[in-house]
This record gives sequence, structure tokens and C-alpha cells, in this order.
Amino acid sequence: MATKQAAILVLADGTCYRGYAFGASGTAIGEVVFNTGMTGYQEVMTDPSYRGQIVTFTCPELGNTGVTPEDDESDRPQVRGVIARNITALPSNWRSRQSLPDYLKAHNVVGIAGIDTRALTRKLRSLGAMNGGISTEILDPEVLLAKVKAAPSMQGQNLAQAASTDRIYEWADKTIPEWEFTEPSQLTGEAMTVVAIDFGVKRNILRRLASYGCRVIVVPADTPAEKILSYNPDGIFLSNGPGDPAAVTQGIETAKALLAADKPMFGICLGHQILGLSMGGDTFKLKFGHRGLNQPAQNQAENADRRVEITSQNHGFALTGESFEASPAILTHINLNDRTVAGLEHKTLPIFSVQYHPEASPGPHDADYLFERFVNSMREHKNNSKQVAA
Ligand SMILES: NC(=O)CC[C@H](N)C(=O)O
Repeated sequence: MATKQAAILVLADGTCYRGYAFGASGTAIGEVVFNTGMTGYQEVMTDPSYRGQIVTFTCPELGNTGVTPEDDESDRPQVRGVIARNITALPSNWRSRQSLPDYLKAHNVVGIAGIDTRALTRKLRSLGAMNGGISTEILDPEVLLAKVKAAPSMQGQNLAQAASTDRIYEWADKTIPEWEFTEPSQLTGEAMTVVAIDFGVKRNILRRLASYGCRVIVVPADTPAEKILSYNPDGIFLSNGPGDPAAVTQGIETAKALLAADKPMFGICLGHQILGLSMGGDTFKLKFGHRGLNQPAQNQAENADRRVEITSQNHGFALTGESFEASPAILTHINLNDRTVAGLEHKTLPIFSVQYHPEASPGPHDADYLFERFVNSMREHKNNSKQVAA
């Protein structure tokens, strides 16, 4: 058996963990966060919202099902580095096309395994997410620590533009039939045209919109409101994405301009934060974030059914509840773990957003109804506008 190559992980507080390398060789510095999902490592690694982050997987075995191109959320792994307890180099799954270590190596992503991820997660949970570095080449913790300390904080970083598309395109792929939980009648009828602003969009969101019968036009993060409206969309979608939402100033300005256009809008995660900021809200950095597949969210708005949704989440920032007192939006959903804002809607316009991932790839599908709600709000808005015009 080949000998394992040594690697180290150093956190900004000076803690050093020793493990072994998998994936690419080299050094990766970024914000160290943890994800508690027991499935979906490939979807996590290819989710553009993880840009700039080194992800610790609390799931103790990674790589068992290999890598399958159809499961990619973008065209490559987006995480800066991977921290694992144990890695399986020999996948066992009929869909697998490549092993996880080979995939990460091919895309130059550094991984470290053999780490006590339970101890590491407890540390991040008690002290908060912090910068760290993993390296297969700098094995002196003091030298790596100096690099970690020189790295910028996630707070203040606008990463959405770099994660966005650089061209406008139409997206037509749907999710596979196993995903269709909705009555087929909901999925037919006139196609609604949606302009999706890509701040680092996950493919499954675009697939779900297409499955719900939408014609989806994806535009770059810096597309001005006039250009977006020039497609005469029935609705506008604001995507998830990496970095600090408050730093996406151009996106917030675009959202403000779109509010005046009286169009249905739907935001997910970064898109939700941007919509909230455009309506006068503030955001703050969570201590260790919400990253996993079993985060409880509840609609606590008046007249809501108060059903609890188990949701997929991945975020390090959140909107502050108090900042909505004088806002045209009301808070709807809250995260039941820490009572942070998980959803909002405009008081008078057909605009709503959630902090979690209704497309949930991977994760539970409790929140898939939000796509249907978006489509219904576009249909209703279109019919009302026709009646007014008549
Ligand atoms: N998944 C996302 O869109 C994340 C939003 C934002 N980057 C955050 O960490 O809070």
C-alpha cells in the first residue's frame, strides 16, 4: 500500500491538526466551516456559495459514492479545500465516474483527511468559523499560521461577481422525473419567462424552475435592471452565491431598481439577503453559520399554517430581524434552531425569499412548494395585468 502523504491544518487561533493528503498537493487558505449533511458531498463541493471556504464534513466517510457529473451544481468544485475524517478511494456506486480524490486532484483542490472532525467541529461551534489553512507542502505550523493570519476575513468580501456567469444564456434542463412531486397540471400551461440573476447559482435551482415550466434566462450578477426588464420577464429570480451579502452593492442597487418595476420576484439564500438589504434590512455574520440538510424553518407570519419545514441550508450571514421594522417587507420564516430570519415577503408586492434551499440538492424537499408559489404568483400577476389593460 502506498504511504500516506502528510498534511496539516492550522486554524487562525493557532491550533494545528495533523492528517494526510488527498486530492491535489499544495496549500489552501480560507474560512474553515463545517457541513453536517450525511449525503451530498459532491453537491456541496460544487456549490458556488462555498467559494473561499474550506469545508469540514462531519459525515465521517467521504467518497463512497464517487463523483457523478450529473450531480454537479456548477462546472467544477468551488470549495477552496476539503477536511475529512476518512476518504474512500474506491467508490462503490453504479453512477460513479471518478473517485473523489482523483476528481479533486484534477481540479487542483487540496484535501486533508484523518482529522478528528468531531473535535474540529466542536471548536468551530464554540469559537465560531475562522480562517485556516491546509497544506501538504508547508508542514511547519508557525509558517502556515502566518499565512492564515494574513488572509482576509469573509466579512466584507464580494465574491458574487467572480462566481457569476460572464454571458447571458437560456437554461432548459429539467430535474429527472423522480423529482416531480407536484400534480402534473401545475407544470403545464403557458411558460412563464424568468430572468435569473446569477450570483453563483446552483444548477438544481435552474432545473427546478425549468421543471415548473419556466423559460429561464440567466444573466450575470452585474446586469442592470433596464437590461433585465428588457426581456419583459414574468418574474425575476435572485440566486444564491458566495461571500458577504452587504458587499454585493451593485446587486442591492439592481434589486432596489427592480422593486419599482412591480414584477414578481423570488430570492434564495444570497438572493434573499440581497432582497432584504434592498428593502432596508441589514445583515450580520453568524457565529458558525448553518450548513446541513436538517435545519428547521417555520412560517410564523400571521395566517400562516406554522408548518415546520426541514430544509437544506448553507449560509454564514443572515438578515437582522429588527432591521425590518420600517421596511416594506415582513418576516415570514424563522430558523427554529437560533430564531434567525429564514424568509420574508413584501407587504404589497408579489415578492418573497428564503434563506434556505428549496431546490435542496442534496436534502429534503419540504420547501419545493416555493417554486410552485413563484410560478403561481407570476401567473396571477400576469392575469391581473391583462385585466387592468383590458
Ligand atoms: N448559499 C448562499 O447563497 C450563501 C449566502 C451568503 N454567501 C452567506 O454565506 O450567507
